[in-house]
Amino acid sequence: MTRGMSDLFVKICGLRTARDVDTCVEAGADAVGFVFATSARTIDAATARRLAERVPAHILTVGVFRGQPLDEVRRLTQESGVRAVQLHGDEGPEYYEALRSQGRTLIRATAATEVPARLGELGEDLLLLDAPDPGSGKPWNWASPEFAAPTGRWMLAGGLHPGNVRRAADVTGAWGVDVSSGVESERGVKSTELIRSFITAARH
Ligand SMILES: O=C(O)c1ccccc1N[C@@H]1O[C@H](COP(=O)(O)O)[C@@H](O)[C@H]1O
Repeated sequence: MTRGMSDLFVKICGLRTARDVDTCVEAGADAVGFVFATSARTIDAATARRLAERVPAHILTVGVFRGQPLDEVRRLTQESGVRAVQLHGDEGPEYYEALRSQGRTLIRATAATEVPARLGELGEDLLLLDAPDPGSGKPWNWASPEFAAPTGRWMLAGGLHPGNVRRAADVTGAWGVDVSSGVESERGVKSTELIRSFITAARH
């Protein structure tokens, strides 16, 4: 599946407040992320549920995990009601298989600098190519001629911001983009203006 310039899939991650969720919805995000991994952006399941309930059905709600036990991922997913699970650990195909029965969209996040990843090889529905230190705002060299982009539904993340997102999508041919630090005024605090600018820049 390919998307044109204007229908680039845009995910805004690390949301913690109703105001930020509403900004993403109004600005036209395709997905919003809630971090359950250890981070400055971590929220609990009850907070994520309250925020997810503000999100219309056409926008994907995503729970973000990193190296957490399967039971914990299942519990937080169920309690929060998020519709997708994003995994940043080194989980194997059995882990994905076990989560599939929950009926969630499965997103595999991997460092773009690792062995080239192929969409679906572990049973995921979407692939996310990120920097080695997810959520840090540090970019990786997506413009390198050595980067072999996967095909299909894959998202680009890592150090994106309103000033580089369009070029990053053009250069890599990504199906979608994902951002956290690049739409914050300080670590863990989202900026309404930057969220709006990012989504506008991604689509034009
Ligand atoms: O945002 C976090 O704190 C986080 C923690 C643990 C795993 C993933 C995390 N976020 C993901 O990182 C990228 C965004 O990175 P950046 O800050 O824009 O450089 C995105 O995939 C988030 O879902």
